Amino acid sequence: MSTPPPPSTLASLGRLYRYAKPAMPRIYVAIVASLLASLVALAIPQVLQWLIDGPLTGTDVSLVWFSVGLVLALGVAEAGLIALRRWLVLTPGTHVEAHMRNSLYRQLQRLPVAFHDRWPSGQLLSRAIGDLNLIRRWMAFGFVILIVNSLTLVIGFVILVSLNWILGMIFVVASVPVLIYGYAFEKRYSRAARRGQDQQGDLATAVEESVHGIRVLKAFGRGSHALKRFETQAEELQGTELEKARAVAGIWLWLLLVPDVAFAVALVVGVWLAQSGSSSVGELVAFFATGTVLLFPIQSMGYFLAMTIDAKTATNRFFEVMDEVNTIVDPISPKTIEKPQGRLVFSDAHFRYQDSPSRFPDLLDGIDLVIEPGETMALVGLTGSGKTTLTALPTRLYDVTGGSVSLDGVDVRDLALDELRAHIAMAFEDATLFSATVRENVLLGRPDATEADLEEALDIAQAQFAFDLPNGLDTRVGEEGLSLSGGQRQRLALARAVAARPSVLVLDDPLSALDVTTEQLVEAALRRVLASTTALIVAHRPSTVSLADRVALMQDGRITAVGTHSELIASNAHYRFVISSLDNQTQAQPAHTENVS
Ligand SMILES: Nc1ncnc2c1ncn2[C@@H]1O[C@H](COP(=O)(O)OP(=O)(O)OP(=O)(O)O)[C@@H](O)[C@H]1O
Repeated sequence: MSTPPPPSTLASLGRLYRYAKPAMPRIYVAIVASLLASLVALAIPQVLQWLIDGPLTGTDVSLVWFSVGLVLALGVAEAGLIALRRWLVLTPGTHVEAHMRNSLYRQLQRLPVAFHDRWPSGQLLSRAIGDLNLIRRWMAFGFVILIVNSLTLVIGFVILVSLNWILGMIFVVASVPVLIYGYAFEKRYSRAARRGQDQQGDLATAVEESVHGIRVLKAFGRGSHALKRFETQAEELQGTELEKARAVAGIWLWLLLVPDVAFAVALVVGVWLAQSGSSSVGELVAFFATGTVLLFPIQSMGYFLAMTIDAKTATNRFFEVMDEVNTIVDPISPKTIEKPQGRLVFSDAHFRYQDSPSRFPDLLDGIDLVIEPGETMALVGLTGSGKTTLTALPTRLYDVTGGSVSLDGVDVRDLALDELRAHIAMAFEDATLFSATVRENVLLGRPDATEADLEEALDIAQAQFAFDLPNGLDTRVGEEGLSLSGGQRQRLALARAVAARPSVLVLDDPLSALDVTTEQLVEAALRRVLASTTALIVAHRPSTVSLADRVALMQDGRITAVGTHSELIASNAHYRFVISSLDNQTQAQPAHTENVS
């Protein structure tokens, strides 16, 4: 499949209008103010011409004073209009930036896990921070000046030609090579700008990864290796930035050189015209004074073009995320479960990851499994057999690619996502806590729960340690707060799932960091308090398996056996093999477990 050509600069930046709309009135007024300032600046040479060819040749001094006063008034008006433009553009860019950033964040929350599997976090971070910053600066400054400069140049060129068409044409002809160079510059700079912004994203990913993995890097003494890799990436970015700077320097050179050459040629021709009597001195002064007014718009064009291309690239990168189609959405006419029982059924469920090569069979290749209300089902299989993937299907973190998963007889795709995720709660092995208090973390799925519900959930998860933290349940934990042990984090994550009061609890090995005694306490409490809750638990330890009502064995993408632990031990050789390998793992990992505190 051929990739479509990248959108033009105008088409890309035009897409910002949706976000910039509320700010546009201020920006339009800023453009008008700025344009008036340019017109005022262009009017000053006209006054000078009138002064030189008129009052200065006569005897009426009052007219000379009048024109001096007029030039002064025009200068003050120009300064006032520029100040007005600056004031007008001060805030709209920040509003647009905030609006876009909120929309991006909302979109990131909406997009399915499959999207986040593909996108490195640094690329998203650089879009949310760096790219939006570029867009804000362009909206507030680059956009206004680019338009005003372009209009000033057109008006200025018309004035130059009308003042003296021969001299004017020298400038018009001189602008042709600049336009050609400008076209080539746009192509060259666009490529480098895109590469640079992508490299910034890669660099952000590298920083994020190494900060997250700082313990591993230190423990293995790989800090210097990570630094070398980082330096290589940083050098690549530096190379791209230098390429951009060289491109800007190239166009800048042309924009400085060509007007100067045009000035020199026009000066020679102008003097000749004045000598031959076909041009007045006032006309020549007005011509060159107008040319001088146009110097800033010409020479700054390279800078504003570069800024515009940076903003275009940033806009494209922003919309790459915003244009992602969310495949996991609410159905058009959602069904509802009136009386949740918690009967979870997988019917010939298939699943394969998007990037899975087509020569491989589906990872989940026809899962048939029924978990009855109130039942605790353990899921067992060799590592990499797809247990975690299976647990992601009921809550639609991923959608089945064939077959179905249903809850109380309703296909999970027919339920509104909010309702579905209120019925089914999850806890993962990798317990994520947010930078918030213990209370906020535990009540994430049910903010309106009572204090008694909260305490009960902490009790079930054997997370009583939370009461002894410096500020009790109001202690901030997570990245910006108190560091907790792996086992403590897992127990808070489990409490979070329990506090949600779901009808189905899906636990992806959330007790792996606990010692067997604590695990037994947790499971006993779960059984006692949540007797009516269906549970699907990925088991990596024989102790977890023995506590389940029944066990499902995963093999080659299917459930090949379901029964009690003792039934399967007696009848299934693969099950015995898996359990013995779990046994070996458990014995090899006691140091990772944590005792109840
Ligand atoms: N996001 C993903 N994208 C692509 N492939 C994935 C993704 N997550 C897992 N896989 C692959 O799917 C297979 C099953 O992974 P999964 O985590 O479901 O296995 P598991 O049985 O839970 O393993 P373990 O017991 O080691 O936790 C693995 O081969 C893994 O590489």
